Amino acid sequence: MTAIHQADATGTGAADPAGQPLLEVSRLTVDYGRGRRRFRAVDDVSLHIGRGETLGLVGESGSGKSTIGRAILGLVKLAEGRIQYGGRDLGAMGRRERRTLGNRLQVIFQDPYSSLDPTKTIGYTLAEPVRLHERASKTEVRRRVHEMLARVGLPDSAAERYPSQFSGGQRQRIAIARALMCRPELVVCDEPVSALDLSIQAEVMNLVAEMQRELRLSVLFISHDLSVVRHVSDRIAVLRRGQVVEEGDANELSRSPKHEYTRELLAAAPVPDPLEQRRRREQRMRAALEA
Ligand SMILES: Nc1ncnc2c1ncn2[C@@H]1O[C@H](COP(=O)(O)OP(=O)(O)OP(=O)(O)O)[C@@H](O)[C@H]1O
Repeated sequence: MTAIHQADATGTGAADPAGQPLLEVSRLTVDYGRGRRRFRAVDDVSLHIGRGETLGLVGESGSGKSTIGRAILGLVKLAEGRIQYGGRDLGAMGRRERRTLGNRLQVIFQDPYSSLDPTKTIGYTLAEPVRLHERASKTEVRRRVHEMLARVGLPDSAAERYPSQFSGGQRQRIAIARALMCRPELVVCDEPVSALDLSIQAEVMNLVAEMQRELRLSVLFISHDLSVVRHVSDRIAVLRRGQVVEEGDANELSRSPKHEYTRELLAAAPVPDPLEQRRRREQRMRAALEA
């Protein structure tokens, strides 16, 4: 594996030299629907992420985790509150400034099957963000594609192949590689391992943690599974019905949770993902047929 360029993040702690977190979400409120059908998905949520810091956002399905991620990416309208990135209000940014921000802010989704274009080679998919956002020569783009493939543990030959030729875990490695191609500062990971087999989850988690450390990335790590989140996070915020019920240092919160809901999340046995459930079902059926 080769070394890769550092993101432009320059701070050395949770806040930049001016004492400001990289991302600051203040009193965020998001509604879906209108009038009597209005539904408050996120209710008065405040969070911050420092440079090089990972914030875990955990809560059960429907608690509003993805909506917060989408709000940070500028994909949903805020009913109230504001989101500041590097001290700049996202809502006040013009289109051009937002587009530039696009390089610095990346997302990795749950489903590596649908997040990669099946008609494009992996080389094309990885090169695309660099071609769109930077003026790099063909040779430079190719060099960076191969450097990144090596970094996520894939061979050079992967560049000529298509998504269907890879396993779920490999595809998530490719999605991570693509997100990192433009050397972002902040990566929103929205349930990045939930669609993967349990045995592969740890591998991908380790890769995310390694990238985070090496590139000094800031990460918002979204998951319904507290046992997953606690391993990669510096701090954790627990979300319930659109509100943060507890927030704090990851170790401390896992060791002595203050809120009853956090205790419930900790006590809940990790629910196997659907693929794993299907595999186990098939195994049981095969065993029954063979008996
Ligand atoms: N586009 C939408 N229109 C209407 N309601 C929505 C929309 N997107 C999400 N919701 C609702 O908002 C609430 C929060 O959804 P969100 O996806 O943010 O939760 P989540 O914690 O990420 O859950 P999951 O882990 O299941 O994705 C849910 O009740 C959901 O049904």
